[in-house]
Amino acid sequence: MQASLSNCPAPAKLNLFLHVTGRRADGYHLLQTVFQLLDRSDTLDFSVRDDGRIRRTNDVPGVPEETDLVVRAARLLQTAAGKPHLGADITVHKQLPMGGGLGGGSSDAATTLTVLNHLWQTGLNRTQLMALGLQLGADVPFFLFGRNAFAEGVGEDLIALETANRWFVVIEPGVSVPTAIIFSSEELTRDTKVVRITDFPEAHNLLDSDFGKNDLEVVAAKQFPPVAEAIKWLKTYGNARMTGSGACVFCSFEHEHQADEVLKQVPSKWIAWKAKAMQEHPLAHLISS
Ligand SMILES: C[C@](O)(CO)[C@H](O)COP(=O)(O)OP(=O)(O)OC[C@H]1O[C@@H](n2ccc(N)nc2=O)[C@H](O)[C@@H]1O
Ligand SMILES: Nc1ncnc2c1ncn2[C@@H]1O[C@H](COP(=O)(O)OP(=O)(O)OP(=O)(O)O)[C@@H](O)[C@H]1O
Repeated sequence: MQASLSNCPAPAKLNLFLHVTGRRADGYHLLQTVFQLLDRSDTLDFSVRDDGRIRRTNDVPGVPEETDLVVRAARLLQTAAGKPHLGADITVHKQLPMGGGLGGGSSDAATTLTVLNHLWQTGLNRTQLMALGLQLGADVPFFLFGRNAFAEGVGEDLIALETANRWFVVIEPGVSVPTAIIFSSEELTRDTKVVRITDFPEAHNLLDSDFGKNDLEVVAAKQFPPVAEAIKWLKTYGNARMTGSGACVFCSFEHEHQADEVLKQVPSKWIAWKAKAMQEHPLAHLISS
């Protein structure tokens, strides 16, 4: 058995649009969204243990070990796969901001399920891992799906989409937005008209069109003024939007040098970076269909 795997990527996602179309009886919201993978990632190291213990070996500020989605993902897999004697030491190198709408924690969890499923030789397939992932968070199934996608339900009904190979400028406005606070706002509209995949421009043209919006944006921008400020600033360069429940905002460009030009202008109070669209999750090959 292979005992360890290092530098495993957990990429960020963007929501190119995000419509809230209803609410389920359990309070979770029905969404329609297009998920886009980015080539900017957290990275994780895994080392198999034979005593059944699951440990995070480093400190992650603001995330106690027992609540880390990485540790919870490993425990869930250990139980679901019936491998109580197998454990892991996991190191999490965070690069993605927390509460950023980039799905960092969800992506870390998906990478953990993928890599430990491989190292422990549990033999669960993609569908089984996605069902486990959904227990950890609404964004986790997408990262296990492995391709850019149109998503419905709470994010678990996925249809693969080929998106444009764009460059993105992403601004971190310096606040952490708790997802639950935005979804529970009285001001959130929950009745955006349901669309069919054939109703919106072909995915590679989506970013050049006015189609879609992020219904969570107006709520997050009102409650977190730095989000509103970053959107306003980035809108001078193109069709800027917020991703997920915020806080990060993004704008797309056809050429890398255009992204570089915008980055040079970003006020120093914000962290900003560029990333390229990815079509496939870098670990997709580790999971069998
Ligand atoms: C905003 C998105 O990032 C868009 O991709 C996701 O919908 C959020 O996914 P996530 O961070 O994995 O969220 P979860 O950890 O599952 O949910 C956090 C909280 O947000 C609310 N929530 C989340 C997803 C959803 N479809 N409806 C909700 O109402 C619930 O109160 C939930 O307790
Ligand atoms: N490994 C992890 N990395 C980041 N956050 C984690 C992790 N494990 C648990 N969390 C908790 O989850 C919260 C949300 O983190 P995350 O970075 O996933 O937010 P997000 O990017 O807004 O996600 P989303 O787009 O899915 O709403 C954090 O504030 C933290 O308390």
